[in-house]
Amino acid sequence: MRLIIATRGSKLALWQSNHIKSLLEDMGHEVELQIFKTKGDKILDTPLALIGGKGLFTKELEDAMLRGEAHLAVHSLKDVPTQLPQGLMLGAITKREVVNDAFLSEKYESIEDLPPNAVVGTTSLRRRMQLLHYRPDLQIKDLRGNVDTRIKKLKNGEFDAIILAYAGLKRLGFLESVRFVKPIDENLMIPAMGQAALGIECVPEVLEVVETLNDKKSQIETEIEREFVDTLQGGCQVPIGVRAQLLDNGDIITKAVIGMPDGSELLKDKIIGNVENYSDLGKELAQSMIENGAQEILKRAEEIAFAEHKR
Ligand SMILES: NCc1[nH]cc(CCC(=O)O)c1CC(=O)O
Repeated sequence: MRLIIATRGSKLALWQSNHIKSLLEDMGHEVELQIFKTKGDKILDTPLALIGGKGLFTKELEDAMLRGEAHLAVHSLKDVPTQLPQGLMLGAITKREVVNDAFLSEKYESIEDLPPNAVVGTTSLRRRMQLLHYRPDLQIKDLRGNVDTRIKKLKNGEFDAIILAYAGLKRLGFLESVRFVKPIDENLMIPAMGQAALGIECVPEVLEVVETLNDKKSQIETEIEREFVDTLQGGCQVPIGVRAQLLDNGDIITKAVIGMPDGSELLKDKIIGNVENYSDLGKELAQSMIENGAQEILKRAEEIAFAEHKR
């Protein structure tokens, strides 16, 4: 089959699209990339949480597929909103290895080694919240841009440390280029829904081809994570962390966190289920947290983020 992949132009997006391109070529297909700019690529000076709207990194690619200009798009699953436009589907979720966030520094070995008032770069409310909860003495400074830009800023000495997804660093071969790179314990920093997985969105005509790239374990875990976030009505730009882990014995442990971006309040919960019957785990965990005030906390978190930005 002749297939067109709609892709963003960032290094990470191109790596991911080329990775899927070569897997499809190995299966005998002819594959071409088409580059599109998304809103998230154009607005570089505003924290994503404040640009608003879902699908900042996906909409233009989806529009291209709906216009018939492309058959599929390879996304970082965590950037894909929980609800897809009509006519498109997630045909495959790829295997994830290290799901954790990573600590990166040229000077310090770990979060524990950071001195008081050390400057840490991240714009993610989820990362800021969990880091400040653990180390209220740290200073968090905004850091946006592509993965390569963010590493350049760390190397320029603007930050004592930064936080990025381990998976993205590994794909781009950056694990060796920074002096200290360390996965952060998931109990300290719960990742974002879908982190480390690629989500391949496609038109129905190519579903049969795309499906062959699906990893069942990754699909089950991320379905739970996405249902959790969907039930709470949050995108990837809100202070929500969730991680489902399917163990070899079939048990599934799902842990989640929501809270205030300044780390002053954190609500954590978990649910244990089994792969034989996992379809409602995400919803059940969300409902349990809603009973404990989750939505009220998320609403306050959003108000504070906007007020801070206006100042
Ligand atoms: N929001 C940007 C984004 N989307 C996916 C990844 C990393 C790779 C992944 O989680 O699959 C990143 C960068 C980061 O958070 O460090």
